[in-house]
Amino acid sequence: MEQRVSRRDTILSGTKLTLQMLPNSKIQSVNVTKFCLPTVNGTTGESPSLSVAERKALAEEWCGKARGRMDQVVVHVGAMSLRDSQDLARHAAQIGADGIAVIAPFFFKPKTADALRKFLQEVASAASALPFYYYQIPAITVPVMEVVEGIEQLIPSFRGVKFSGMDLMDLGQCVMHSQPQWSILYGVDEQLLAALAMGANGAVGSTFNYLGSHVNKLLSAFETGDLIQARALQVLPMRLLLVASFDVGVNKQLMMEVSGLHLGPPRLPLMPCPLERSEKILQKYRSLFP
Ligand SMILES: CC(=O)N[C@@H]([C@@H](O)[C@H](O)[C@H](O)CO)[C@@H](O)CC(=O)C(=O)O
Repeated sequence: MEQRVSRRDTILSGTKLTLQMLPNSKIQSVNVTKFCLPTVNGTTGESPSLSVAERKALAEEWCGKARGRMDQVVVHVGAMSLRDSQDLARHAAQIGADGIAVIAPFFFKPKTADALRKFLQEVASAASALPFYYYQIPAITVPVMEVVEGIEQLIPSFRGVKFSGMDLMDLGQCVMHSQPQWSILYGVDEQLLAALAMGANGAVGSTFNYLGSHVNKLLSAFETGDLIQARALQVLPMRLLLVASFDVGVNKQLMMEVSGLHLGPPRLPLMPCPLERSEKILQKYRSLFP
């Protein structure tokens, strides 16, 4: 079954859209509360941008609004504190989320894969009935292979990885070790096509907040083996990102452009995109995606 989520649905709560293709279906789901997490040195993770109470309220809103309209809502429950993560995981289960995703704490970083696996296990056990996704950003955590090898023995609900590295060899190794019931979701939007060729079966990314429909076309072109079309579709986000790069202020500008809704500025310490820059980016966006 193929389910489309309208742009408006994606934008309403200002969260991130996750595109996920499972083996027999194309699924769009929403990765709740992730978009609210700020960018740290170019990577995104958990921070006090939203309080735990706000994250819960947002997750509730998404789970309620998505019912009957989207196939899945996966709630991101990563936090600096294990207790907060467990609390968010329990809450996600209570409100009927379809899965949880977790990024490793990145201030007191786990020093070894073993420590990280123990952390993930503790979070997963707070919502053991929910599919569990590990959110990997290589810049802030340990090598993905060391984390996922044999992980289903520790976390029976483990169902995949969101992999945000540019290294396709690492991705390939992750795919090699993945189980049939796992999803390997790629997170560098500008080279998604390469990741699909390496065996990724879905994606999570910031640009899907405003390029969701476009990227669905790319996924379809890849699925039907039309590489020429897929390449042509991949080039457009690449062109946009040459001027836009990742920035929550910029993302908000583009989401406002697509939705017509006023989404407000990002929270400190993040800053809004300066006017001149946002004008330039919007112009580029309009010319690439008329
Ligand atoms: C480092 C980073 O921000 N990566 C993004 C990408 O979507 C990225 O913004 C995009 O590929 C543009 O570079 C996502 O993988 C991660 C992300 O947006 C998130 O976790 O919120």
